[in-house]
Amino acid sequence: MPSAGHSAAPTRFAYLGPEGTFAEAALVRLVGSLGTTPGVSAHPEASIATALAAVRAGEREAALVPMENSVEGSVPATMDGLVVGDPLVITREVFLEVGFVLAVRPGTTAAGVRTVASHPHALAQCRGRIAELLPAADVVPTASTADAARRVAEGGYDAAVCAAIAAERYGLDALVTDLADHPGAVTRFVLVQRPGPPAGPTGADKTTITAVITDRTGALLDLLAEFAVRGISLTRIESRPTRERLGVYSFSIDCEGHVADARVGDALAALHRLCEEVRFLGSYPRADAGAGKPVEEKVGDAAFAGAQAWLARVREGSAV
Ligand SMILES: O=C(O)C(=O)Cc1ccccc1
Repeated sequence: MPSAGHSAAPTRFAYLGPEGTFAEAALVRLVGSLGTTPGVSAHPEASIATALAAVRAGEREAALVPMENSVEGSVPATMDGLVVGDPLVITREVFLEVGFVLAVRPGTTAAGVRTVASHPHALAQCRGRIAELLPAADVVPTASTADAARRVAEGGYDAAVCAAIAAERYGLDALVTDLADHPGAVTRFVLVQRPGPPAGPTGADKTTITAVITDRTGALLDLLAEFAVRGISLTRIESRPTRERLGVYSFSIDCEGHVADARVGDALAALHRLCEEVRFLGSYPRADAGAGKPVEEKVGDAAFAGAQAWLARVREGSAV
C-alpha cells in the first residue's frame, strides 16, 4: 500500500521542552488545528538539536521547533539543524504570540536576583527591561525558557524569563509581568518530519528552501529573478554562513506557493541549474495573514499547462 506520506497527521510529537515552553503551547495549538487525533503523544526534548535528532532517528514522527521571531529574527539552532544532517522537511507552521514574566522563587525580591536565565531569544527580547530592573545581574542562556524556570525552582539561578504558565508549572512567582521590550512579539514554529510524499497544495501554501550560491557578481540577483519572473513572492530571505569560508553563503528562503504548483516547481528546477546546491525543506499550508491571496492568472497552473501544450505543438510542427 502506498504511504499516506504527509497527508496523514502525525501523532508522536517531539517539542523543545521541558513542559511550559512556548513550543509546547504552539504544539497544543497545532494539534487542536489538526483536529482531535486519537493517540496523540507529546515528548519534551532537551534541545532543538535533540528534537530534530529524535525525528531523524525515527523515534518521533514530527518535531515542533521555533524558527523565527518578529523581534529577534531567526533561531540559528533550527536554521542550521535543518540544513546539516539527514534531510528533514517542514510540513506545518504555527504562529504564537509570546509574552514574558520574570519568575523567581517565592520570597525573592529584585535585590536578591544575581542571575537571570532563559533561552537566548527570550533574553534578547527583554534585554532593555532586564538591564533597567537588574543592572548588576548576570544573564545566563539556557536551552529553553521552561528549562530556565525549572532550574530556578531547583535553586540553580535566581530568576527566569519565561511564560506565565511556566512560572506556574514550576511553583515560581512572577516578580514582573509584561517584561518584553517590544510587546506583541510573534514567534513562528515549524513542524518538521522525515521526507515523504508531500500533502497536496491547498491554494495557500509556502515553500522553504536553502540555496548555496558562489561568490560572483549578480549571483543573488539571478536567484531572485527566477522567483520574480514567475510572479512568486518571497516571504523571508536571509543569508546564513556555510562554515566553508567567508564569501560562500547559503540563502534560506520562504516563498509563496507549493512545489506541486507549476510556477514554484519551475523556479526550483531553475535554481537547481543555477546554484551550487539547493535543499528542498518542504511545502506546507501557510498559517499567516498572507493566506488567501489569489495567484495571478498568467502564472497559474492553467497558464503553464497551456504554454507547455503550445510548445509541444510547435515542436511537432502543428503550431508556430
Ligand atoms: O524556550 C521556549 O519556550 C521556546 O519555545 C523557544 C522560544 C524562546 C523565546 C521566544 C520564543 C520561543
